[in-house]
Amino acid sequence: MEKLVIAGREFGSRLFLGTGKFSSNEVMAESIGASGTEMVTMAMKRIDLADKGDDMLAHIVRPGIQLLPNTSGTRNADEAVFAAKMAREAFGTNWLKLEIHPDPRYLLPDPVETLRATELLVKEGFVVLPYCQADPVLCKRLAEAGAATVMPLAAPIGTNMGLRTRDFLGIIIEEASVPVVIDAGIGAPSDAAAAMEMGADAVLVNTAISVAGDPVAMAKAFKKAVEAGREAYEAGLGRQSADMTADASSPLTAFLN
Ligand SMILES: CC(=O)[C@@H](O)[C@H](O)COP(=O)(O)O
Repeated sequence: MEKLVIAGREFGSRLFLGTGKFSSNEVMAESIGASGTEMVTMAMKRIDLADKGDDMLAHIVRPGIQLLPNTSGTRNADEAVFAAKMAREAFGTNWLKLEIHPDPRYLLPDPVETLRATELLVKEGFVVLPYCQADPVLCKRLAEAGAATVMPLAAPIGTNMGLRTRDFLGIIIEEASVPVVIDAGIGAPSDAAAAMEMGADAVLVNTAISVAGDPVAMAKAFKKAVEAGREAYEAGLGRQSADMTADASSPLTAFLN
Protein backbone atom coordinates (compact mmCIF):
# COMPACT_ATOMS: atom_id res chain seq x y z
CA MET A 1 0.00 0.00 0.00
CA GLU A 2 1.29 3.47 -0.88
CA LYS A 3 2.14 5.62 2.13
CA LEU A 4 0.10 8.69 2.82
CA VAL A 5 2.10 11.92 3.03
CA ILE A 6 0.74 15.02 4.74
CA ALA A 7 2.90 18.11 5.13
CA GLY A 8 5.99 16.00 4.50
CA ARG A 9 5.15 13.40 7.16
CA GLU A 10 4.53 9.77 6.11
CA PHE A 11 1.65 7.76 7.55
CA GLY A 12 1.45 3.98 7.29
CA SER A 13 -2.24 3.98 8.30
CA ARG A 14 -5.01 5.76 6.43
CA LEU A 15 -7.43 5.52 9.35
CA PHE A 16 -7.57 8.57 11.62
CA LEU A 17 -9.32 8.22 14.95
CA GLY A 18 -11.37 10.56 17.10
CA THR A 19 -11.40 10.09 20.86
CA GLY A 20 -14.89 11.18 21.96
CA LYS A 21 -17.64 8.98 23.42
CA PHE A 22 -15.49 6.04 24.59
CA SER A 23 -16.73 4.39 27.77
CA SER A 24 -13.31 4.76 29.42
CA ASN A 25 -9.78 5.94 28.68
CA GLU A 26 -8.66 2.31 28.77
CA VAL A 27 -11.10 1.24 26.04
CA MET A 28 -10.07 4.30 24.01
CA ALA A 29 -6.36 3.42 24.36
CA GLU A 30 -6.98 -0.20 23.36
CA SER A 31 -9.05 0.91 20.37
CA ILE A 32 -6.31 3.28 19.24
CA GLY A 33 -3.86 0.36 19.34
CA ALA A 34 -6.24 -2.03 17.54
CA SER A 35 -6.99 0.48 14.78
CA GLY A 36 -3.31 0.83 13.84
CA THR A 37 -3.90 4.57 13.48
CA GLU A 38 -1.03 7.04 13.42
CA MET A 39 -3.24 10.16 13.68
CA VAL A 40 -5.46 10.77 16.68
CA THR A 41 -7.59 13.84 17.12
CA MET A 42 -8.88 15.14 20.40
CA ALA A 43 -11.10 18.08 21.18
CA MET A 44 -9.36 20.91 23.01
CA LYS A 45 -12.49 21.43 25.09
CA ARG A 46 -12.09 17.94 26.60
CA ILE A 47 -8.56 18.45 27.91
CA ASP A 48 -7.79 20.07 31.24
CA LEU A 49 -5.00 22.41 30.15
CA ALA A 50 -4.16 23.30 33.75
CA ASP A 51 -3.42 19.65 34.48
CA LYS A 52 -0.19 18.65 32.71
CA GLY A 53 -0.80 15.03 33.64
CA ASP A 54 -4.30 14.94 32.16
CA ASP A 55 -5.24 11.29 32.23
CA MET A 56 -6.94 11.27 28.84
CA LEU A 57 -3.88 12.69 27.14
CA ALA A 58 -1.68 10.10 28.79
CA HIS A 59 -3.82 7.40 27.13
CA ILE A 60 -3.41 8.92 23.65
CA VAL A 61 0.21 10.01 23.45
CA ARG A 62 2.54 7.27 22.26
CA PRO A 63 5.40 6.93 19.77
CA GLY A 64 4.37 6.97 16.13
CA ILE A 65 1.12 8.81 16.76
CA GLN A 66 0.58 12.33 15.49
CA LEU A 67 -1.61 14.21 17.93
CA LEU A 68 -4.18 16.36 16.17
CA PRO A 69 -5.79 18.89 18.52
CA ASN A 70 -9.26 19.81 17.37
CA THR A 71 -10.93 23.22 17.66
CA SER A 72 -14.43 21.75 17.86
CA GLY A 73 -16.75 23.95 19.90
CA THR A 74 -15.43 27.16 18.36
CA ARG A 75 -17.99 29.25 16.50
CA ASN A 76 -15.87 31.54 14.35
CA ALA A 77 -12.36 32.07 13.02
CA ASP A 78 -11.21 34.24 15.92
CA GLU A 79 -12.19 31.63 18.51
CA ALA A 80 -10.54 28.89 16.41
CA VAL A 81 -7.27 30.83 16.10
CA PHE A 82 -7.27 31.40 19.86
CA ALA A 83 -7.89 27.67 20.51
CA ALA A 84 -5.18 26.72 18.00
CA LYS A 85 -2.59 28.87 19.74
CA MET A 86 -3.52 27.36 23.10
CA ALA A 87 -3.19 23.87 21.63
CA ARG A 88 0.24 24.63 20.16
CA GLU A 89 1.40 25.96 23.48
CA ALA A 90 -0.03 23.09 25.52
CA PHE A 91 0.82 20.13 23.29
CA GLY A 92 3.88 21.35 21.43
CA THR A 93 2.41 20.57 18.01
CA ASN A 94 1.49 22.90 15.17
CA TRP A 95 -0.82 20.26 13.61
CA LEU A 96 -4.45 21.18 13.91
CA LYS A 97 -7.85 19.86 13.00
CA LEU A 98 -9.80 23.02 12.29
CA GLU A 99 -13.44 22.54 13.16
CA ILE A 100 -15.78 25.53 13.36
CA HIS A 101 -19.48 24.85 13.78
CA PRO A 102 -21.72 27.59 15.15
CA ASP A 103 -24.87 25.49 14.81
CA PRO A 104 -25.27 22.94 17.63
CA ARG A 105 -28.14 21.03 15.99
CA TYR A 106 -26.39 19.82 12.83
CA LEU A 107 -22.79 20.71 13.77
CA LEU A 108 -22.20 21.70 10.16
CA PRO A 109 -18.91 23.48 9.54
CA ASP A 110 -19.11 27.19 8.72
CA PRO A 111 -17.44 27.49 5.30
CA VAL A 112 -16.73 31.24 5.47
CA GLU A 113 -15.15 31.15 8.93
CA THR A 114 -13.26 27.94 8.11
CA LEU A 115 -11.65 29.51 5.04
CA ARG A 116 -10.80 32.68 6.98
CA ALA A 117 -9.30 30.69 9.87
CA THR A 118 -7.28 28.53 7.47
CA GLU A 119 -5.75 31.65 5.88
CA LEU A 120 -4.85 33.08 9.29
CA LEU A 121 -3.49 29.84 10.75
CA VAL A 122 -1.36 28.94 7.72
CA LYS A 123 0.29 32.37 8.03
CA GLU A 124 0.98 31.54 11.70
CA GLY A 125 2.79 28.33 10.70
CA PHE A 126 0.11 25.76 11.52
CA VAL A 127 -0.40 22.53 9.60
CA VAL A 128 -4.13 22.95 9.06
CA LEU A 129 -6.50 20.06 8.38
CA PRO A 130 -9.91 21.72 8.00
CA TYR A 131 -13.21 19.92 8.52
CA CYS A 132 -15.50 21.24 5.81
CA GLN A 133 -18.61 20.81 3.74
CA ALA A 134 -18.41 18.39 0.83
CA ASP A 135 -18.17 21.39 -1.47
CA PRO A 136 -15.63 21.04 -4.31
CA VAL A 137 -15.25 24.82 -4.73
CA LEU A 138 -14.61 25.35 -1.02
CA CYS A 139 -12.12 22.46 -0.95
CA LYS A 140 -10.18 24.10 -3.79
CA ARG A 141 -10.16 27.42 -1.96
CA LEU A 142 -8.95 25.75 1.25
CA ALA A 143 -6.11 24.03 -0.61
CA GLU A 144 -5.15 27.33 -2.28
CA ALA A 145 -5.10 28.93 1.18
CA GLY A 146 -2.50 26.37 2.26
CA ALA A 147 -4.53 23.67 3.99
CA ALA A 148 -2.50 20.46 4.34
CA THR A 149 -5.57 18.33 3.60
CA VAL A 150 -9.25 18.85 3.14
CA MET A 151 -11.67 16.91 5.36
CA PRO A 152 -15.10 16.97 3.76
CA LEU A 153 -18.00 15.44 5.65
CA ALA A 154 -19.76 12.23 4.65
CA ALA A 155 -22.76 13.07 6.87
CA PRO A 156 -23.26 15.14 10.03
CA ILE A 157 -21.00 14.26 12.95
CA GLY A 158 -22.15 11.35 15.08
CA THR A 159 -24.97 10.23 12.77
CA ASN A 160 -23.34 7.03 11.42
CA MET A 161 -25.30 7.72 8.21
CA GLY A 162 -22.49 6.88 5.81
CA LEU A 163 -21.52 8.52 2.53
CA ARG A 164 -24.53 10.83 2.05
CA THR A 165 -22.41 13.33 0.11
CA ARG A 166 -20.90 10.65 -2.11
CA ASP A 167 -21.26 12.37 -5.50
CA PHE A 168 -19.64 15.57 -4.26
CA LEU A 169 -16.88 13.62 -2.52
CA GLY A 170 -16.17 12.08 -5.93
CA ILE A 171 -15.65 15.53 -7.48
CA ILE A 172 -13.48 16.65 -4.57
CA ILE A 173 -11.27 13.55 -4.90
CA GLU A 174 -11.01 14.00 -8.68
CA GLU A 175 -9.93 17.64 -8.39
CA ALA A 176 -7.84 17.49 -5.22
CA SER A 177 -4.36 18.95 -5.01
CA VAL A 178 -3.99 17.95 -1.33
CA PRO A 179 -4.94 14.69 0.44
CA VAL A 180 -8.69 14.19 0.93
CA VAL A 181 -9.74 12.79 4.31
CA ILE A 182 -13.40 11.82 4.54
CA ASP A 183 -14.58 12.90 7.97
CA ALA A 184 -17.75 12.51 10.01
CA GLY A 185 -20.78 10.29 9.66
CA ILE A 186 -18.91 7.17 8.56
CA GLY A 187 -21.06 4.53 10.20
CA ALA A 188 -19.63 1.15 9.26
CA PRO A 189 -16.44 -0.42 7.94
CA SER A 190 -18.19 -0.80 4.56
CA ASP A 191 -18.57 3.02 4.37
CA ALA A 192 -14.86 3.43 5.05
CA ALA A 193 -13.98 0.82 2.43
CA ALA A 194 -16.27 2.53 -0.10
CA ALA A 195 -14.63 5.91 0.56
CA MET A 196 -11.19 4.40 0.08
CA GLU A 197 -12.26 2.58 -3.11
CA MET A 198 -13.37 5.97 -4.48
CA GLY A 199 -9.82 7.23 -4.02
CA ALA A 200 -10.04 9.07 -0.71
CA ASP A 201 -6.62 9.36 0.89
CA ALA A 202 -7.85 8.59 4.41
CA VAL A 203 -10.93 8.53 6.63
CA LEU A 204 -11.52 9.93 10.10
CA VAL A 205 -13.81 7.85 12.31
CA ASN A 206 -14.96 8.37 15.87
CA THR A 207 -18.57 7.55 16.73
CA ALA A 208 -18.89 4.30 14.77
CA ILE A 209 -16.00 2.85 16.76
CA SER A 210 -16.56 4.42 20.18
CA VAL A 211 -20.26 3.51 20.44
CA ALA A 212 -19.92 0.01 18.97
CA GLY A 213 -20.82 -2.99 21.14
CA ASP A 214 -17.13 -3.87 21.20
CA PRO A 215 -15.10 -0.77 20.24
CA VAL A 216 -11.76 -2.62 20.13
CA ALA A 217 -13.12 -5.27 17.73
CA MET A 218 -14.75 -2.52 15.65
CA ALA A 219 -11.45 -0.62 15.47
CA LYS A 220 -9.86 -3.76 14.04
CA ALA A 221 -12.70 -4.13 11.53
CA PHE A 222 -12.21 -0.52 10.38
CA LYS A 223 -8.46 -1.10 10.03
CA LYS A 224 -9.07 -4.02 7.67
CA ALA A 225 -11.78 -2.16 5.74
CA VAL A 226 -9.59 0.89 5.15
CA GLU A 227 -6.69 -1.29 4.01
CA ALA A 228 -8.92 -3.37 1.72
CA GLY A 229 -10.54 -0.27 0.23
CA ARG A 230 -7.20 1.34 -0.47
CA GLU A 231 -5.73 -1.84 -1.94
CA ALA A 232 -8.76 -2.17 -4.23
CA TYR A 233 -8.32 1.43 -5.35
CA GLU A 234 -4.64 0.93 -6.06
CA ALA A 235 -5.41 -2.35 -7.88
CA GLY A 236 -7.82 -0.52 -10.18
CA LEU A 237 -11.50 -1.44 -9.95
CA GLY A 238 -13.27 -2.91 -12.96
CA ARG A 239 -15.58 -0.70 -14.99
CA GLN A 240 -19.23 -0.69 -13.93
CA SER A 241 -21.80 -1.29 -16.71
CA ALA A 242 -24.21 1.48 -17.55
CA ASP A 243 -27.10 -0.99 -17.73
CA MET A 244 -27.99 -4.52 -16.56
CA THR A 245 -27.03 -6.33 -19.78
CA ALA A 246 -24.91 -9.33 -18.77
CA ASP A 247 -21.39 -9.93 -20.03
CA ALA A 248 -20.38 -13.57 -19.50
CA SER A 249 -17.40 -14.06 -17.19
CA SER A 250 -16.27 -17.11 -19.19
CA PRO A 251 -16.88 -17.90 -22.87
CA LEU A 252 -20.34 -19.42 -23.39
CA THR A 253 -19.45 -21.38 -26.53
CA ALA A 254 -16.24 -23.37 -25.76
CA PHE A 255 -17.86 -26.66 -24.57
CA LEU A 256 -21.08 -26.34 -26.49
CA ASN A 257 -19.77 -26.39 -30.07
C1 LIG B 1 -13.69 13.45 16.46
C2 LIG B 1 -13.91 14.39 15.39
O1 LIG B 1 -13.02 15.00 14.89
C3 LIG B 1 -15.32 14.55 14.94
O2 LIG B 1 -15.62 15.88 14.95
C4 LIG B 1 -15.38 13.90 13.63
O3 LIG B 1 -15.90 14.69 12.69
C5 LIG B 1 -15.84 12.49 13.71
O4 LIG B 1 -17.17 12.28 13.32
P1 LIG B 1 -17.92 10.91 13.69
O5 LIG B 1 -18.04 10.89 15.17
O6 LIG B 1 -19.23 10.99 12.98
O7 LIG B 1 -17.06 9.77 13.19
